[in-house]
Amino acid sequence: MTVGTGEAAASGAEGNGRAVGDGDAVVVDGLRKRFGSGPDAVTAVDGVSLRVERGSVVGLLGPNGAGKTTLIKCVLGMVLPDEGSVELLGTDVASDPRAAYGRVDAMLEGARNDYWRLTVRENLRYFTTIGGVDPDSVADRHDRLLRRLGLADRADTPVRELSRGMKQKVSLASVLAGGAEVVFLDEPTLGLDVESSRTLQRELRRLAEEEDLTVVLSSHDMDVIETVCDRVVIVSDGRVVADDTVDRLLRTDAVSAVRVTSPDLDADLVDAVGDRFEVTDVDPLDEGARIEVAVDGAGLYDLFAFLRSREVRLHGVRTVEPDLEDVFVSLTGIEDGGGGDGGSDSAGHESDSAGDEPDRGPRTRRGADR
Ligand SMILES: Nc1ncnc2c1ncn2[C@@H]1O[C@H](COP(=O)(O)OP(=O)(O)OP(=O)(O)O)[C@@H](O)[C@H]1O
Repeated sequence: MTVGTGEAAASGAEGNGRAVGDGDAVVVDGLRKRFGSGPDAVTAVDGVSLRVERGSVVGLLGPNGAGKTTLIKCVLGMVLPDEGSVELLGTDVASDPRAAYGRVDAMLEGARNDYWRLTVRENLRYFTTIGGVDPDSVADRHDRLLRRLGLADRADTPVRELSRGMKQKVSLASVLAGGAEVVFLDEPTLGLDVESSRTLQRELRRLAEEEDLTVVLSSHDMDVIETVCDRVVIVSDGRVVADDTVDRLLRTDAVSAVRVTSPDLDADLVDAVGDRFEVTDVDPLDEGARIEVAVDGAGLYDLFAFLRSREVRLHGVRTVEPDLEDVFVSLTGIEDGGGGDGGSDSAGHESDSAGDEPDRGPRTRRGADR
């Protein structure tokens, strides 16, 4: 098992408006990374500071190109930042990378974590060993992981014979196998079916709550983020535009909506409503329509006064609570959760099958690549 106490991180400092104690597993301060130079230069990470408490699950959310991957790679030392500092479990990565990364592991998007010729269990043992831990000493942990991730009956199957979703689960199990205290997971549920995704989310929550695992995960899947994360950091154009608990983010999104169903809502009336209020959705029915109108508290009275003045009969009225997607859109101005086409899903994983060399996180890295 990976062990270590880790010194208190930057005690006494303030970050993102909350008090900082010695419970921070990740402290990023003023991180900046620019690619290229001159007019074509891209500032991928533009002065990011954030803190991740030990034992918490933090989601990194942002549209395509927002800088999430570059940020994670800077934190992991795979990309050299131009400015800023990173502490992992109280150790500055620049001054003592070996100690800082010793208790950290990662699964990056598209990275091959596994030796496909080895069995599932052999992979877990292998990655535990290269993490400096005797695999026999954590055999129970491996059994538990295999059971909880639904891999127990495939434990002795070579990874190459597994389905894509199963391989993804093996990759995750490999990351979690050695007992790292902090893990970075880039799109961990991509390519998983609903049941496997839920299993994984449950396991991540359990590991955080019962074993104090710190998880930083990036995902375009708002449901995953909303379900599994304690905090959400939203990144846009290389900057942090929100950093708060899921609950508070949902509460602070000022705009909520009301959904009104009426047989009297014909096209003219819907236009008339739209002239005065922000109609966000129109669903024509056989008779009338169902419309969604973005209103705050006071606007609600105005809306109903208007509908009453037009003698609109109300067959249904429902308030629509904002979800994380709404918060995301209002902060970044980008629809569709920023997922785009989901470009690099774990199909990339599959196409790597020709080789058998894994591409791993900090533990197997041979230094920064840029
Ligand atoms: N090696 C590189 N050279 C030049 N530009 C890069 C490099 N890596 C990333 N960028 C640019 O930096 C910006 C941030 O990219 P990054 O991959 O970090 O975003 P992301 O939020 O992870 O996006 P996605 O959600 O699509 O994975 C983009 O404009 C990207 O084109």
